[in-house]
Amino acid sequence: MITFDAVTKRYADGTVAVDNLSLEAPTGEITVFVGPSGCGKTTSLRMINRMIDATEGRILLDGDPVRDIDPPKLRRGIGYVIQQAGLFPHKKIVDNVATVPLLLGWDRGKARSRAMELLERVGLDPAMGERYPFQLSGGQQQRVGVARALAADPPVLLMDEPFSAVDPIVRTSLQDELLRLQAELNKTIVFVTHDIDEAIKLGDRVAVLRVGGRLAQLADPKTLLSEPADDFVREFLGHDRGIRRLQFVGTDGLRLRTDLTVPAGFSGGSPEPWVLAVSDDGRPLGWLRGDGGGGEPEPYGTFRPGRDSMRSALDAALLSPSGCAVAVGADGKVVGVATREVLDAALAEAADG
Ligand SMILES: Nc1ncnc2c1ncn2[C@@H]1O[C@H](COP(=O)(O)OP(=O)(O)OP(=O)(O)O)[C@@H](O)[C@H]1O
Repeated sequence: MITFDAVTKRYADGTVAVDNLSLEAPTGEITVFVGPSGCGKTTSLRMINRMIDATEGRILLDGDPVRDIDPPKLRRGIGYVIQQAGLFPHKKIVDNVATVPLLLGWDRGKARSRAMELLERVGLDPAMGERYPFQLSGGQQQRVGVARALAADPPVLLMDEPFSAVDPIVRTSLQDELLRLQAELNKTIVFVTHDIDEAIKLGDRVAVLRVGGRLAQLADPKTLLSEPADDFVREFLGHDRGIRRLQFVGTDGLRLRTDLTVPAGFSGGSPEPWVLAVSDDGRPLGWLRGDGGGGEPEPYGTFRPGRDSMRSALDAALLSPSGCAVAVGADGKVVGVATREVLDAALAEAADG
């Protein structure tokens, strides 16, 4: 666990970058520092591994003040990932990843095989180990940055805007990869971002900082979205806070109708305004008018009940003219339909809760 105990950082010119910050980043969890530019996120992060020393207060690592730990020793137990990866340009990828193990005195063979294993773990072809950083895309370089930080298996990872410099699609896959890795590795991660969506996706706990380095709120993402502490947090969360909150509302309790499906050749005769055409093997084909009018099946959206959130279910409903969301199983086959009425009732309940 990392503890900030009344930590203040005042730079030489008098700038107060962090002001009386107290919080805990629990072991095995991802704690995200988020806030507008200049609110002291990077300063806070760098005080953990003593790249910057606090002016007042204490930072404790599992109860020990970091101030009492020799910086090189401290940093051996702390992986550090920065924006644009910060790889050594003249070193091959494998040697970049093996940097810390080699510093720790591992023999070269062991350090290299650990590096290869890690490249695979972060989703890269180990053959890339023989390339130089400039021969990799930005997203691949970021993966190498994560592999390098994990090389000596440190219990703590500090990540400073690690995915900010890549395009949104690569960024999403890097975030997914981090969550997958974290499920296996259970590191204590402190992650800095200015992107509230990234904070909500990745954080077990999210610390929202305001300029001047003051903690505005520390909460799990769901609480943050439903109970922002003040106007600053509310504004920072943005206008679609209500919609985003739905990603924490489950769909397992949704009542599904199973009487709205029809075979592919359906030609009318249902009292329902819309029915769902389903293939012989149970897959959705599209919505048809119940009276048989209209022609080709209309678009549909699907969700997996129990696994996907209400946000996905609502998205699925909005994609189709029927206003209903098609529930499918892991095999893609239709298990039922969540009608607009059912979704409305669930939304009303979510709004109350
Ligand atoms: N070496 C320094 N000397 C003086 N002031 C500094 C120094 N480093 C940072 N600051 C100031 O401290 C404040 C916090 O900076 P910091 O980099 O921690 O913020 P940040 O939240 O990480 O910002 P960003 O999202 O823009 O990277 C800012 O006002 C910054 O200008």
